[in-house]
Amino acid sequence: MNATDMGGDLQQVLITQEQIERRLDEMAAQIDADYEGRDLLLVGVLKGAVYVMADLSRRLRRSVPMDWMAVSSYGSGTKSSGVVRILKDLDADITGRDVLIVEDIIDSGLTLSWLMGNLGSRGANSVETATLLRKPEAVRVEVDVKYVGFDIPTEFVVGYGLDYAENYRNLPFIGTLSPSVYES
Ligand SMILES: O=P(O)(O)OC[C@H]1O[C@H](OP(=O)(O)OP(=O)(O)O)[C@H](O)[C@@H]1O
Ligand code: HPA
Ligand SMILES: [Mg+2]
Repeated sequence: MNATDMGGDLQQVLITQEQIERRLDEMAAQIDADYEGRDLLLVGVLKGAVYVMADLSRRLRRSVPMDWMAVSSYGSGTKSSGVVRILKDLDADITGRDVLIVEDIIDSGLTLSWLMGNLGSRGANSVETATLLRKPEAVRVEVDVKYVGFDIPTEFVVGYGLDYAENYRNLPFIGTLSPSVYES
């Protein structure tokens, strides 16, 4: 799908597919170097991180197990409720393992700070995070993000896993929506 197929829904393409792919190459190379010889487990946060997980993990030069959690704080709106609910927990025991949380976006930082606390309390050897996107608001919450693809402005974005009311996840780029989409 491209921007033209979106009719009037899309306001602007912020990050192109090519830019995303180049950045994921760099992030994967860094992760390969940092986790060499370690018991790495990738933990994807459903549903938004599906595309980042697929494209980042395939760039790693090692076989790596992955597990998934589903948490939700946004529902169908554009603001975090601040209340994080576990919808699906991990299958794996993470005791003693080096966990890398894979996220699509750190926005208010509330989801990630809750997740890092939750996974940290389960006896992992380390818990770090790789995210494709981060907004400036995230720095307000005390949370350390090791791998960041792009810092973006404070605007609601969609695509590459990110949704508005469950739509637009399958756009291969990151974009903003026309105000008319929110108003309708
Ligand atoms: O930093 P925060 O303000 O907490 O926002 C970031 C979180 O919000 C989104 O998930 P959402 O709850 O929308 O679930 P989804 O991935 O299923 O869309 C996103 O995928 C992150 O997990
Ligand atoms: O900007 C965003 N877009 C879509 N989902 C989100 N979840 C947190 N921030 C966002
Ligand atoms: Mg969402």
